[in-house]
Amino acid sequence: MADPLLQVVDLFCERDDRVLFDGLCFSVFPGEILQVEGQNGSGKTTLLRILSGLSRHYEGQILWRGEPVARQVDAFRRQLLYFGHQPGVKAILTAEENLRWYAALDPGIDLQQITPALDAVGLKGFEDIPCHMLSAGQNRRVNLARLYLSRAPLWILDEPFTAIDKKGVAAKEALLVEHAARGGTVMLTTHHELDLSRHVRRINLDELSGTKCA
Ligand SMILES: Nc1ncnc2c1ncn2[C@@H]1O[C@H](COP(=O)(O)OP(=O)(O)OP(=O)(O)O)[C@@H](O)[C@H]1O
Repeated sequence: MADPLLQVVDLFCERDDRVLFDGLCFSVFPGEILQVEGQNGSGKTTLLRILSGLSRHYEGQILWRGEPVARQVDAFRRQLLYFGHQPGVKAILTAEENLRWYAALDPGIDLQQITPALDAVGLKGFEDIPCHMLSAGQNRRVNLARLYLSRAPLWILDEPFTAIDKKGVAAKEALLVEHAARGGTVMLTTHHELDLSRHVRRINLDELSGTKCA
Protein backbone atom coordinates (compact mmCIF):
# COMPACT_ATOMS: atom_id res chain seq x y z
CA MET A 1 0.00 0.00 0.00
CA ALA A 2 1.19 3.56 -0.71
CA ASP A 3 2.42 5.77 2.11
CA PRO A 4 -0.31 7.76 3.85
CA LEU A 5 -0.91 11.28 2.61
CA LEU A 6 -2.31 12.46 5.91
CA GLN A 7 -1.87 10.90 9.34
CA VAL A 8 -3.75 11.84 12.46
CA VAL A 9 -1.94 10.76 15.63
CA ASP A 10 -3.51 10.85 19.10
CA LEU A 11 -5.68 13.86 18.33
CA PHE A 12 -7.47 15.43 21.27
CA CYS A 13 -10.04 18.21 21.10
CA GLU A 14 -12.18 19.77 23.78
CA ARG A 15 -14.81 22.49 23.28
CA ASP A 16 -16.68 24.15 26.12
CA ASP A 17 -15.35 21.61 28.66
CA ARG A 18 -16.64 18.73 26.54
CA VAL A 19 -14.16 16.27 25.03
CA LEU A 20 -15.06 15.81 21.36
CA PHE A 21 -12.36 13.29 20.61
CA ASP A 22 -9.38 11.86 22.43
CA GLY A 23 -6.69 9.56 21.08
CA LEU A 24 -8.06 9.86 17.57
CA CYS A 25 -5.84 7.99 15.09
CA PHE A 26 -6.31 7.33 11.40
CA SER A 27 -4.52 7.68 8.09
CA VAL A 28 -5.72 8.73 4.67
CA PHE A 29 -4.12 7.36 1.53
CA PRO A 30 -3.77 8.61 -2.05
CA GLY A 31 -6.77 7.57 -4.15
CA GLU A 32 -9.10 7.32 -1.16
CA ILE A 33 -12.47 8.84 -0.45
CA LEU A 34 -12.85 8.91 3.31
CA GLN A 35 -16.21 9.75 4.82
CA VAL A 36 -16.15 11.03 8.40
CA GLU A 37 -19.33 9.96 10.17
CA GLY A 38 -20.74 10.58 13.61
CA GLN A 39 -23.86 11.90 15.27
CA ASN A 40 -24.72 15.62 15.29
CA GLY A 41 -22.23 17.45 17.44
CA SER A 42 -19.67 14.61 17.45
CA GLY A 43 -17.02 16.92 16.00
CA LYS A 44 -16.92 16.20 12.25
CA THR A 45 -16.75 19.86 11.24
CA THR A 46 -14.30 20.56 14.04
CA LEU A 47 -12.05 17.75 12.83
CA LEU A 48 -12.12 18.92 9.20
CA ARG A 49 -11.37 22.50 10.28
CA ILE A 50 -8.43 21.28 12.37
CA LEU A 51 -7.08 19.23 9.47
CA SER A 52 -7.46 22.23 7.15
CA GLY A 53 -5.46 24.45 9.49
CA LEU A 54 -8.49 26.60 10.38
CA SER A 55 -8.66 25.64 14.04
CA ARG A 56 -5.90 25.17 16.60
CA HIS A 57 -8.16 23.73 19.29
CA TYR A 58 -6.33 20.43 19.47
CA GLU A 59 -3.45 18.46 20.86
CA GLY A 60 -1.71 15.65 19.02
CA GLN A 61 -0.02 15.40 15.66
CA ILE A 62 -1.07 15.81 12.07
CA LEU A 63 1.41 14.59 9.48
CA TRP A 64 1.36 15.46 5.78
CA ARG A 65 3.44 13.08 3.67
CA GLY A 66 5.13 11.92 6.88
CA GLU A 67 6.13 15.38 8.17
CA PRO A 68 4.28 17.48 10.76
CA VAL A 69 1.91 19.91 9.05
CA ALA A 70 3.01 22.59 11.52
CA ARG A 71 6.46 22.57 9.87
CA GLN A 72 5.11 23.03 6.33
CA VAL A 73 1.96 25.11 6.68
CA ASP A 74 2.24 27.04 3.40
CA ALA A 75 3.20 24.01 1.34
CA PHE A 76 0.34 22.04 2.89
CA ARG A 77 -2.23 24.77 2.15
CA ARG A 78 -1.20 24.77 -1.52
CA GLN A 79 -2.06 21.06 -1.64
CA LEU A 80 -5.49 21.52 -0.07
CA LEU A 81 -8.93 22.50 -1.25
CA TYR A 82 -11.25 23.15 1.70
CA PHE A 83 -14.99 23.46 1.27
CA GLY A 84 -16.78 24.58 4.43
CA HIS A 85 -20.37 25.08 5.58
CA GLN A 86 -20.56 28.64 4.30
CA PRO A 87 -21.36 29.17 0.60
CA GLY A 88 -17.80 30.52 0.22
CA VAL A 89 -18.68 33.07 -2.45
CA LYS A 90 -18.60 36.85 -2.38
CA ALA A 91 -22.20 38.03 -2.81
CA ILE A 92 -21.31 41.23 -4.62
CA LEU A 93 -19.31 39.42 -7.33
CA THR A 94 -20.72 37.41 -10.21
CA ALA A 95 -20.21 33.66 -10.46
CA GLU A 96 -17.43 34.18 -12.99
CA GLU A 97 -15.76 36.93 -10.94
CA ASN A 98 -15.81 34.67 -7.89
CA LEU A 99 -13.95 31.97 -9.78
CA ARG A 100 -11.47 34.51 -11.19
CA TRP A 101 -10.85 35.71 -7.64
CA TYR A 102 -10.31 32.10 -6.55
CA ALA A 103 -7.99 31.48 -9.51
CA ALA A 104 -5.95 34.56 -8.59
CA LEU A 105 -4.99 32.77 -5.35
CA ASP A 106 -3.68 29.75 -7.24
CA PRO A 107 -1.46 30.40 -10.26
CA GLY A 108 -1.80 26.73 -11.27
CA ILE A 109 -5.44 27.25 -12.28
CA ASP A 110 -6.14 27.55 -15.99
CA LEU A 111 -8.43 30.58 -16.53
CA GLN A 112 -9.74 28.97 -19.71
CA GLN A 113 -11.39 26.35 -17.50
CA ILE A 114 -13.63 28.83 -15.67
CA THR A 115 -16.41 28.85 -18.26
CA PRO A 116 -16.42 25.04 -18.63
CA ALA A 117 -16.44 24.73 -14.83
CA LEU A 118 -19.51 26.98 -14.57
CA ASP A 119 -21.17 24.96 -17.36
CA ALA A 120 -20.34 21.74 -15.53
CA VAL A 121 -22.13 22.89 -12.37
CA GLY A 122 -25.18 23.96 -14.36
CA LEU A 123 -24.61 27.72 -14.25
CA LYS A 124 -24.48 28.38 -17.98
CA GLY A 125 -26.37 31.62 -18.50
CA PHE A 126 -25.84 32.71 -14.87
CA GLU A 127 -22.13 33.61 -15.19
CA ASP A 128 -22.66 37.38 -15.11
CA ILE A 129 -25.23 37.60 -12.34
CA PRO A 130 -24.10 38.84 -8.91
CA CYS A 131 -24.23 35.97 -6.46
CA HIS A 132 -26.62 37.75 -4.11
CA MET A 133 -29.18 37.36 -6.91
CA LEU A 134 -28.65 33.59 -7.17
CA SER A 135 -30.43 30.92 -5.13
CA ALA A 136 -28.83 29.13 -2.17
CA GLY A 137 -28.21 26.04 -4.29
CA GLN A 138 -26.76 28.11 -7.14
CA ASN A 139 -24.37 29.79 -4.69
CA ARG A 140 -23.25 26.37 -3.50
CA ARG A 141 -22.75 25.42 -7.15
CA VAL A 142 -20.49 28.44 -7.71
CA ASN A 143 -18.39 27.17 -4.83
CA LEU A 144 -18.49 23.60 -6.15
CA ALA A 145 -17.15 24.83 -9.50
CA ARG A 146 -13.82 25.19 -7.66
CA LEU A 147 -13.61 21.39 -7.67
CA TYR A 148 -13.39 21.48 -11.47
CA LEU A 149 -10.56 24.03 -11.35
CA SER A 150 -8.52 22.85 -8.40
CA ARG A 151 -5.28 20.98 -8.87
CA ALA A 152 -4.92 20.29 -5.14
CA PRO A 153 -4.50 16.58 -4.33
CA LEU A 154 -6.38 16.78 -1.01
CA TRP A 155 -10.01 17.84 -0.95
CA ILE A 156 -11.60 18.36 2.47
CA LEU A 157 -15.32 18.84 1.95
CA ASP A 158 -17.75 19.58 4.77
CA GLU A 159 -21.32 18.80 3.71
CA PRO A 160 -20.60 19.58 0.02
CA PHE A 161 -24.06 18.47 -1.12
CA THR A 162 -26.14 20.78 1.08
CA ALA A 163 -28.80 22.60 -1.00
CA ILE A 164 -27.74 20.74 -4.16
CA ASP A 165 -30.44 18.94 -6.12
CA LYS A 166 -30.28 15.21 -6.98
CA LYS A 167 -28.79 15.64 -10.44
CA GLY A 168 -26.17 18.02 -9.08
CA VAL A 169 -25.25 15.56 -6.33
CA ALA A 170 -24.78 12.73 -8.85
CA ALA A 171 -22.43 14.90 -10.96
CA LYS A 172 -20.42 15.88 -7.90
CA GLU A 173 -20.17 12.29 -6.70
CA ALA A 174 -18.76 11.34 -10.11
CA LEU A 175 -16.25 14.15 -9.79
CA LEU A 176 -15.05 12.84 -6.42
CA VAL A 177 -14.61 9.34 -7.85
CA GLU A 178 -12.63 10.78 -10.81
CA HIS A 179 -10.42 12.76 -8.43
CA ALA A 180 -9.67 9.62 -6.41
CA ALA A 181 -9.05 7.59 -9.60
CA ARG A 182 -6.40 10.17 -10.56
CA GLY A 183 -4.68 9.53 -7.21
CA GLY A 184 -6.30 12.43 -5.37
CA THR A 185 -7.74 12.13 -1.88
CA VAL A 186 -11.11 13.24 -0.58
CA MET A 187 -12.24 13.59 3.02
CA LEU A 188 -15.85 14.52 3.43
CA THR A 189 -18.79 14.68 5.76
CA THR A 190 -22.29 14.37 4.47
CA HIS A 191 -25.70 13.49 5.82
CA HIS A 192 -26.68 12.49 2.25
CA GLU A 193 -26.98 8.82 1.36
CA LEU A 194 -24.18 8.45 -1.18
CA ASP A 195 -24.45 6.46 -4.39
CA LEU A 196 -20.68 6.16 -4.46
CA SER A 197 -20.70 3.98 -1.32
CA ARG A 198 -18.51 1.28 -2.81
CA HIS A 199 -15.72 3.82 -3.40
CA VAL A 200 -15.83 5.15 0.15
CA ARG A 201 -14.06 4.16 3.36
CA ARG A 202 -15.85 5.31 6.47
CA ILE A 203 -14.63 6.29 9.90
CA ASN A 204 -17.01 7.03 12.72
CA LEU A 205 -15.95 9.60 15.31
CA ASP A 206 -18.24 8.12 17.95
CA GLU A 207 -16.45 4.77 17.59
CA LEU A 208 -12.87 5.93 16.93
CA SER A 209 -12.55 8.45 19.71
CA GLY A 210 -10.93 7.03 22.82
CA THR A 211 -8.91 4.37 21.03
CA LYS A 212 -5.21 5.13 21.30
CA CYS A 213 -2.85 4.64 18.35
CA ALA A 214 -1.34 1.18 18.15
N1 LIG B 1 -16.46 27.83 17.82
C1 LIG B 1 -16.91 26.98 18.75
N2 LIG B 1 -16.87 27.31 20.06
C2 LIG B 1 -17.32 26.46 21.01
N3 LIG B 1 -17.83 25.24 20.73
C3 LIG B 1 -17.90 24.88 19.46
C4 LIG B 1 -17.44 25.71 18.40
N4 LIG B 1 -17.62 25.06 17.23
C5 LIG B 1 -18.20 23.89 17.54
N5 LIG B 1 -18.36 23.78 18.87
C6 LIG B 1 -18.96 22.65 19.58
O1 LIG B 1 -18.29 21.47 19.20
C7 LIG B 1 -19.21 20.40 19.06
C8 LIG B 1 -18.99 19.73 17.73
O2 LIG B 1 -19.42 20.60 16.68
P1 LIG B 1 -19.24 20.19 15.16
O3 LIG B 1 -19.83 21.29 14.35
O4 LIG B 1 -17.81 19.84 14.92
O5 LIG B 1 -20.10 18.86 15.07
P2 LIG B 1 -20.56 18.01 13.81
O6 LIG B 1 -20.24 16.58 14.09
O7 LIG B 1 -19.98 18.58 12.56
O8 LIG B 1 -22.13 18.22 13.86
P3 LIG B 1 -23.28 18.20 12.73
O9 LIG B 1 -23.45 16.78 12.27
O10 LIG B 1 -24.47 18.67 13.50
O11 LIG B 1 -22.87 19.15 11.63
C9 LIG B 1 -20.61 20.97 19.23
O12 LIG B 1 -21.08 20.60 20.50
C10 LIG B 1 -20.41 22.46 19.15
O13 LIG B 1 -21.28 23.14 20.02
